Amino acid sequence: EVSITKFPADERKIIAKAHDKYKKARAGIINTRHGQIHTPAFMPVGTKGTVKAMLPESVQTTGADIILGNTYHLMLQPGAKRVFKLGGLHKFMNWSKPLLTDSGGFQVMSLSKLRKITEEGVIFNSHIDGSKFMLSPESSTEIQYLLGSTITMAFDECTPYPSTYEQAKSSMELTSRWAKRSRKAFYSRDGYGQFGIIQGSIYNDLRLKSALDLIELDFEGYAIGGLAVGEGQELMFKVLDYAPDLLPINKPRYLMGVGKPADIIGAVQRGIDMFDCVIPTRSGRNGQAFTKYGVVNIRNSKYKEDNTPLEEDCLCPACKNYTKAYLHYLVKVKEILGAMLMTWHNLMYFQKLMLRIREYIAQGKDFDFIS
Ligand SMILES: CNc1nc2c(CCNC[C@]34C[C@H]5C[C@H](C[C@H](C5)C3)C4)c3nc(N)[nH]c(=O)c3cc2[nH]1
Ligand SMILES: [Zn+2]
Repeated sequence: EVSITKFPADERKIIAKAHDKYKKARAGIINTRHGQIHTPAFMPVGTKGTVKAMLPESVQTTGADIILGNTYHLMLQPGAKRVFKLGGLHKFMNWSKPLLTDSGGFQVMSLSKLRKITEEGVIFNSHIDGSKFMLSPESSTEIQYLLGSTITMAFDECTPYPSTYEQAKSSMELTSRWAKRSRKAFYSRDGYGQFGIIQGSIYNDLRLKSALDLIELDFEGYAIGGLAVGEGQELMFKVLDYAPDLLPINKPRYLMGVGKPADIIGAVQRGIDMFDCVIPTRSGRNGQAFTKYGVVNIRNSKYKEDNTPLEEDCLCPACKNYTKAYLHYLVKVKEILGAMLMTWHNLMYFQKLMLRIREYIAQGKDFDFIS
């Protein structure tokens, strides 16, 4: 029985020192029923059964091995049972590769106004028509099964930041009880997996307890939750200096909701394998393009007569066939093609970043400067 105590100060120093920049980075392959995932992997986000402004075949050309589906939206509309009857989310959205669905709790907290958290689960009113719903470890796991997710996330509570030690402790303990119920409700099949999500905010002994509770449930992979919730990069890295090491080294580690290129690089250096973030798609639609020269705000008037591509060596349609002047115009006049081309470029940029990170790790090279 491991007695949980706070890491003594000198041990914290040891953990900090032991975190040697590149030792923890790892490149690998996750084999699933719907194909392989090369890690470190970036997972584009598909909110309502589509990666916004992209055809699934276009998402595939960017190099993405896996995308995110969304339990919360799909359970409200068109409903998980209907998607199941129609052949599941893979068929519904014509995406045959791996799909990961979040468990919905994070979204309920950020989207629906009226909600109540009980031991049973979260009771909330649909933000669409106000009708009453309950998300629980059992219902979330069943919904993800009906959607046909390749990777199902345990139903957790994302502890807000900042939280006191007591708040973080009780929230983490609720997540541990919900993880147990999620694991019990999971219908395990070959090539499908369920990931536990550890919480504990910025408190290392709570992170350790959360990890121990979830390791007992023998999930196929583990996510680090409760980060990228406003704590800032420095505090996030401080948690990542030790949290990944609390998880089984031979299982995938997924940092939820992260992030910008620099966040991804720092997290890979600390042992993270999987990422999801709305930034490349959402900011693309808002006119921000990620390039090797930095972020280009294409709406800026300085691009209105710029006859050069976003990046001369990028193979995406936006860079191969169009100029910044044209993208500037399309985004200004809110033409749908503007959102499409900017999104396509950003997804390509993020996948190229992951490809280069994987190559550098495989060659044992440092990859600090990429971003
Ligand atoms: C941004 N920072 C952040 N995100 C987080 C998420 C959601 C991950 N993205 C999935 C998601 C969330 C929304 C937006 C899209 C589609 C769908 C609904 C699924 C991505 C999280 N999800 C869960 N279950 N638990 C967390 O602690 C957590 C922490 C996060 N910190
Ligand atoms: Zn491009």
